[in-house]
Amino acid sequence: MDPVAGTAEHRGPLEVRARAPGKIILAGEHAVVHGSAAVAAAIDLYTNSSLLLRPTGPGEGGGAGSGAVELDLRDSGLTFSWPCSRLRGALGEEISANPGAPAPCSPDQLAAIARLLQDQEIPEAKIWLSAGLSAFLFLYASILGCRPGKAVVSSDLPMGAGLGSSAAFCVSMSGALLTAAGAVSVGARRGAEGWEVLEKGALELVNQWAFQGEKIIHGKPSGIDNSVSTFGKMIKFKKGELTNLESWNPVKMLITDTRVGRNTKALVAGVSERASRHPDAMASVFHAVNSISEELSSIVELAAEDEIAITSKEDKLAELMEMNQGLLQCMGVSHSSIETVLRTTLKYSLVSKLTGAGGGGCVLTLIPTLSANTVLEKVTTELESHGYRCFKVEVGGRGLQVFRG
Ligand SMILES: Nc1ncnc2c1ncn2[C@@H]1O[C@H](COP(=O)(O)OP(=O)(O)OP(=O)(O)O)[C@@H](O)[C@H]1O
Ligand SMILES: C[C@@](O)(CCO)CC(=O)[O-]
Ligand SMILES: [Mg+2]
Repeated sequence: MDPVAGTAEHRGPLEVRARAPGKIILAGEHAVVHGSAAVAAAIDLYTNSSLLLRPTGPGEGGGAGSGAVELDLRDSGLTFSWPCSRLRGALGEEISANPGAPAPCSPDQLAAIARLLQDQEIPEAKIWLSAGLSAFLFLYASILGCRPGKAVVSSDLPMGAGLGSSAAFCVSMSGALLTAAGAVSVGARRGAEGWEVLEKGALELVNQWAFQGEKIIHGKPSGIDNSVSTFGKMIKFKKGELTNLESWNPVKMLITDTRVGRNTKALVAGVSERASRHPDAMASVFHAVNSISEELSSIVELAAEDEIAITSKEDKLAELMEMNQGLLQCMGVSHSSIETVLRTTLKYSLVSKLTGAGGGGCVLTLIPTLSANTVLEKVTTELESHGYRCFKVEVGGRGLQVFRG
């Protein structure tokens, strides 16, 4: 593996932090994998990745052959460490650092990474972390090569619950690694608390690497989750093309986490299998979802200026969400816990749909602008009495930001 230009000779330790948001999908999940449009928005729950690189200059004792690559997953309470010599032995032939040229993880590289995971004791109950660990090792070796460093990850997002935890992990890690590698430069904007936004080309590079990481975790991602996590705001996404949506009125959503664990890779594969069993029927379903996403994205952009216009706009959004949920049921990705949330919110005349891959995980409920606070309180109390967890989020905020210490 080659040392990375731009960071090879830094004298003191280099610390970089990056944070990337989770997301909600308002319409179009699963169908987007099959070419339909979908609408997604960033939310104000973040995954933070920090990266500390030890000096590598002559006499600093941290050369590329010594030390270790460490990963501390704060939320899981697990730490992992790979001696650089071991990484070099396992991956040396397979991966060379080339931060400017995102490339997919090949089957041979994945097999080499799987051997490196066998060195680690991952508790059986947390075996699902292996996919995230594989993505980490691939991104680290591909961007920085085998040089010592320590990454620490913590997140506000429930993992594997439909809010894009895998994408936020890949985007924040790629952002931190590429910034540390000197492969991206920041734009002029420095926000509150020293967070900086990368310039557009840099964000595109991060997004492409994050997509490679998502492929390891998801199998066949559409790219919507990493794109909205990288660029933020509200977007329409179709066949890899992203369009920013200007949402004129705030969209208020309640999120309910059913706490039913599921795995996006398996759900996406399940929909594809159904599509190969019933190609015509499923093509019609995907086509209908495309129309829903297109209509929803144009409604979001309408400026509603009085109460009647706001109510009419929100009624249309609610109806489209309801129709989308019906089609997600057709795809086989709903779940009894999701149906319970739908029934519960309907008692309060509120409309909901699953968000993300479904099969459990999170449900979105549209909160009309003019609805009374007491309704929100009552529905939340009833949902929580089922053991679900509710939270309100800000929709359409910032994407990736970095902080250089
Ligand atoms: N903070 C994290 N640390 C380590 N691994 C993570 C982290 N966040 C996500 N992952 C990896 O991503 C996997 C969850 O991804 P998955 O795509 O199944 O769910 P999601 O991204 O939360 O939901 P969706 O894709 O429906 O939005 C975890 O099993 C883990 O491997
Ligand atoms: C289910 C899916 O459509 C969204 C997951 O958040 C998968 C994808 O688009 O990659
Ligand atoms: Mg995911």
